[in-house]
Amino acid sequence: MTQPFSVPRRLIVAVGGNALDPAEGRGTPEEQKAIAAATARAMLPLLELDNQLVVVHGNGPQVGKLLLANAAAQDRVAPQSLDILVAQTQGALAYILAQAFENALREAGNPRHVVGLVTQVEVDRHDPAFANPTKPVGPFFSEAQAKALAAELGVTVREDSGRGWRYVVPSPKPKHICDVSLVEALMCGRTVVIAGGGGGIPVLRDEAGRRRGVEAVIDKDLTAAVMANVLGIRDMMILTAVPRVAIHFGKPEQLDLARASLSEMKRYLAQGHFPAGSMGPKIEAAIRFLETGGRRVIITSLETAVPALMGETGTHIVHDHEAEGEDEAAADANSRLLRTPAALATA
Ligand SMILES: Nc1ncnc2c1ncn2[C@@H]1O[C@H](COP(=O)(O)OP(=O)(O)O)[C@@H](O)[C@H]1O
Ligand SMILES: NC(=O)OP(=O)(O)O
Repeated sequence: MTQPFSVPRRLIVAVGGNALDPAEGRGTPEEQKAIAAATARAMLPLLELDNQLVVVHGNGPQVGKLLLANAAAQDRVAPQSLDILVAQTQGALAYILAQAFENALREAGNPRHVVGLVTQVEVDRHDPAFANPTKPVGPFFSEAQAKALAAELGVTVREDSGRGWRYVVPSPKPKHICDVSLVEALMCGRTVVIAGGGGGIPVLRDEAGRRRGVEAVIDKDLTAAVMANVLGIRDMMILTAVPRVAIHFGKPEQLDLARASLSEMKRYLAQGHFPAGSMGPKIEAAIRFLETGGRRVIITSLETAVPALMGETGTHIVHDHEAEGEDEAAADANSRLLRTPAALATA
């Protein structure tokens, strides 16, 4: 049987770096602040819930621009390592988002503290990702532009989900979120916590237990999944640029998924429906989250976050036993039917 939708007491929301970067324009301070304000407006109903909320944001476009700026200015200013650039985006985006969230909450007459944490995330030094860069960052280029930049700057470039060419950097899996107990403490005090931004600053531990930064960008959806499991958060939302995950994405036979079981998603992933560097890590994060204690993952766009939480849209990924009781009408949801809470109540 389909369960009625309920607002979770604890929620983790992952927001894509692309959702924080203006599609048009160069990402001026004004543009970034305007998009953060729009993000805050879209998320306000979530922020206003009397719940415990953690927000993990991406940084792909922003950290890639910093890489480009570093390369362009290297004769005049010492280029910084990628771990430091990730830390810079973490601080900058947490500042912009926290301010936008606080302003939106205050305007709504519901002030609430918002804090951004500098979060280090441990990765495995032997992670094969170090030898195979897959994480797209920075602006989109034409193939010719990208290849010229690759030759000039010695970076790796790759086509990204039919949207253009981008830099790619290593993206090792998150193993351990440092100081996660601070997230717990702040969250319990009803502070909205922005943590693990940009997937966290990637660090290794040496034999003596000392941490040191490493050049990579961790996928923030995977970081959110690990963080949620450690914190006992059972509901995760992944907000990106599309209202639903699809199979045969971008092809005439594209089919948007309204509800899918864990097994179905694993099968679709194995069949290659979700590219590495875009939808792939989101589905991997959803699988990891559900297999290690999570209950439900909703993948949708920023604009549809609240209707998706109410079950009206989004792709809802649940355990097989939850999906099993669904009748054919529910399965039919995957062929365009939008299921409203009223429809669910009678399902
Ligand atoms: N199977 C799929 N279903 C939906 N979107 C997909 C799929 N495969 C690739 N995409 C693309 O992946 C994008 C999400 O990845 P990305 O932009 O990297 O995420 P983020 O919002 O975290 O920055 C979507 O906006 C869409 O363009
Ligand atoms: N770090 C990260 O996953 O960023 P995006 O969400 O921008 O890809």
